[in-house]
Amino acid sequence: MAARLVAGVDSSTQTCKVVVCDAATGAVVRHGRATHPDGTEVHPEHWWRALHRAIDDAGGLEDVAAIGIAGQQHGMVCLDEEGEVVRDALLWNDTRSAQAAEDLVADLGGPQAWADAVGSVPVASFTVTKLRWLAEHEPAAATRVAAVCLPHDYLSWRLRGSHDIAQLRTDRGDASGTGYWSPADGVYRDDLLRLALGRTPLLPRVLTPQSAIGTTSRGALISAGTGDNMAAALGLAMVPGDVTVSLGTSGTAFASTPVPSADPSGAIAGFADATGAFLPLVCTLNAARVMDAAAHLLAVDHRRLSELAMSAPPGAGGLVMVPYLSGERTPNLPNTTGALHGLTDATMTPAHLARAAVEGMLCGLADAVDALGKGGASNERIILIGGAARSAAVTAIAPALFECPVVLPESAEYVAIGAARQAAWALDGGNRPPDWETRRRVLAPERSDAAVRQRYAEAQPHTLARLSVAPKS
Ligand SMILES: Nc1ncnc2c1ncn2[C@@H]1O[C@H](COP(=O)(O)OP(=O)(O)O)[C@@H](O)[C@H]1O
Ligand SMILES: O=C(CO)[C@@H](O)[C@H](O)COP(=O)(O)O
Repeated sequence: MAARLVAGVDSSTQTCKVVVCDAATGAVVRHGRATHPDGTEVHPEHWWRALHRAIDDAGGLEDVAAIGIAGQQHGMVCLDEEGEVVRDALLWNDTRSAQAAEDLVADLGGPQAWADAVGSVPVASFTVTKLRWLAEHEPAAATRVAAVCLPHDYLSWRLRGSHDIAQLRTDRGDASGTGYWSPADGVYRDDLLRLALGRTPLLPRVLTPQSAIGTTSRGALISAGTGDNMAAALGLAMVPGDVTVSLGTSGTAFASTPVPSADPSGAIAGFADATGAFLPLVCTLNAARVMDAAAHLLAVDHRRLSELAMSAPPGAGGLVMVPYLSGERTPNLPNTTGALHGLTDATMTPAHLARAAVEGMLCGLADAVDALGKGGASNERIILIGGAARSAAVTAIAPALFECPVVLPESAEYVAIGAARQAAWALDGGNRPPDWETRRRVLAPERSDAAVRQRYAEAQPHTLARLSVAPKS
């Protein structure tokens, strides 16, 4: 008998990826991908078209029994009464709502009040701050908003063939990134929406992890879907003691915990996961694209960038890159810029610069892992995934910087695999997701790069603001 197949989608910032897996074992039988447009505001129609191109690239879905969609978190998708998109979606990495975030935090009575309410202190990434920005800067558009949903909610809804906004559905994981849904209590906080938008639009109904939202026109079950980080956690079958570090467009460090977190410092976002548990997460805006920018600057490909980085000594002879190319989210410095410190006759070379780029990116993530640890998440090992984890230099340097064993799962799209595993779970209807095996390689630290992190810590506070927010004369 032919294996039963399920599909998983990762509609992430730069790319849409589709995997088709054996529902029983999780083995990937085929896959496809399509790119998204650049920029921090995107019309959701682009994601819908990319989804179809990626499905075609993966050989279609005719033989698939169920599909799950995971998507970049937080993106504000506004729909009118007819289900039409009101304006381009503002993405998680769009920082224009930084002031709105500060105002919202003050309006509710400070960071502790937000941590108590929704487990997170909102920064510009959170949907709630984007709604406040919309109400203040585009009041005509804000008035047209009848429903607000997230990228994965929108794609699942369209895949089901819906036009009715009352049919929008989401899951706990993605809902927890809005800033108006409480992971601890499992309810929307209408009061916070009113604080942002002045009223409560229609919101997707939040489904339990193994639910289905309906079927495609060809009868494949559509599972609840989730945010991309929650799907990665599901794809990797994380256990207590695991911290995953994902080096995609965003850099994220997250753990799986049985209890919700509520960090008033704002470093840890207290998300829910896609299994009914919780996913404390620290996110940076600067990960794989730092590698892209360094390669571009040096006019080399990723392979050569990696060779260059490996040819320079640990610490790059004192050259430090603070990699805030997109501003930064953790620490919360939306208007900052990056910096290079420690230039000398000896360090101003392509090799030193390549090494400083890899180390700077990883130091930001090592700080993120430390922040998770302060919040109570023990890290016995780091699981490294995402596009930049394909770099040999990144995987070679990571164990010494994280000072702990680094697990490299075999190269695969774990967000899409997690979404496929969720689809298999919805198909089964059991209490637990199906057991899928992942092959892994473990790299033990052979030295400690504590001195590299120390020098990064000295350099990190010394950055300039963006010119567009130049000081008033
Ligand atoms: N060998 C490599 N070394 C460093 N970066 C890489 C490598 N291969 C891909 N990347 C980068 O990884 C990023 C894509 O990673 P991915 O995890 O798919 O991101 P996202 O899910 O945010 O779209 C791109 O910026 C890409 O250029
Ligand atoms: O904002 C967050 C997490 O809070 C990001 O992790 C986004 O979910 C985008 O993910 P990638 O496209 O980088 O995978």
